[in-house]
Amino acid sequence: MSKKTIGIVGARGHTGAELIRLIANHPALELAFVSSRELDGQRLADHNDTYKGELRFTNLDAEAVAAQGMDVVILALPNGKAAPYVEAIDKADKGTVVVDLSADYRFDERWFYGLPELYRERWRGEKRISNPGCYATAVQLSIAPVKDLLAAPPVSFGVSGYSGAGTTPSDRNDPEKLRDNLMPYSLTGHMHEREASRHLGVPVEFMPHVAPHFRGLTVTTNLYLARPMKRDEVVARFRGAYENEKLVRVLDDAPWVSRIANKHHAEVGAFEMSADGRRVVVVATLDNLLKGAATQAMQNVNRALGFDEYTSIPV
Ligand SMILES: NC(=O)C1=CN([C@@H]2O[C@H](COP(=O)(O)OP(=O)(O)OC[C@H]3O[C@@H](n4cnc5c(N)ncnc54)[C@H](OP(=O)(O)O)[C@@H]3O)[C@@H](O)[C@H]2O)C=CC1
Ligand SMILES: CC(=O)N[C@@H](CCC(=O)OP(=O)(O)O)C(=O)O
Repeated sequence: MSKKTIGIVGARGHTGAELIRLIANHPALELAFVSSRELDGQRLADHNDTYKGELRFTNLDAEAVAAQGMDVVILALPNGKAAPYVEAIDKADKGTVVVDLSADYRFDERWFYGLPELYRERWRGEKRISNPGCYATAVQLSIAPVKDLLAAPPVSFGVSGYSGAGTTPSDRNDPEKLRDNLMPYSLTGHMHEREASRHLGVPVEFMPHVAPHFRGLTVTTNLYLARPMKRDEVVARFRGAYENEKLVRVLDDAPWVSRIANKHHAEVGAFEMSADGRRVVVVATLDNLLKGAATQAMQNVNRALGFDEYTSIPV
């Protein structure tokens, strides 16, 4: 069987590097281009420990990307940069599947929002797939199994490693400013608050922070319940929802972020109840670069091409 071709725009970045590792281990995908302005001309194998071939980074503009006629293009660019690439690929009309890792199309009705564990049944063969945000993935996985039981908007407290802030220098990825620190930001109206609220259909309140570790995030969510519940009943909801999911593990204890770095799945646990049974606290962890980005994109690519959803993903 001939391999499907795939190219990455924004391949120098944190999520690009993880995608390259996943694609390098994929039996049916050929990595055909990796685009970066800064690394133009350099050998990919010198920058990525998994990739073994001779491919070099190239600096492709939107028209050049579209002209490649790829089976799949992954956009791993900062927010606000995807549109010219999408327009050029639309115009070229070569049947290319586009998976966008940024937030640019997560509110666009024409795009499929690719959080497979919650929404895979909604996919109608769309070739435009927006990949969910990292926190938004953890928040939705923490709420979805009980969203019909809520008495009030869930409140989520998030703490991410600083790789979540990408490579463009800012306070949020400056190890000096983060040392011995926890940095709150966007405490109301964060993009992922709107994103999770929109796709879950429940208003969510979200308060993000960034911490000195590199990768992995924790989201702790407070849920008020419309009727008193027993812990076993709540846990059964989560176990039932995720029992067939290879990339979501339900734990009895609260998951630790130190255990999720470099892992492809998400963990959901704690389920600590208030004495009156009307409040439960759920804790979720995932690696923001994997289940929060590259692994989820790989699930979406596999599904769009008709492969097993978990091909090349260590489960
Ligand atoms: N980091 C994370 O945990 C997560 C990130 N995301 C999203 O994924 C996307 C990529 O994130 P991440 O990998 O962290 O980002 P990085 O900052 O690490 O990488 C961004 C990439 O885009 C390229 N780039 C930057 N500006 C431009 C531009 N104007 N035109 C063309 N290329 C450009 C950069 O390479 P060069 O400058 O060499 O061209 C680089 O390859 C973002 O939209 C982010 O929001 C989603 C979930 C989690
Ligand atoms: C620590 C940090 O800064 N994290 C990023 C989230 C990364 C992510 O998932 O981003 P997108 O929604 O932009 O794809 C942020 O809060 O904007």
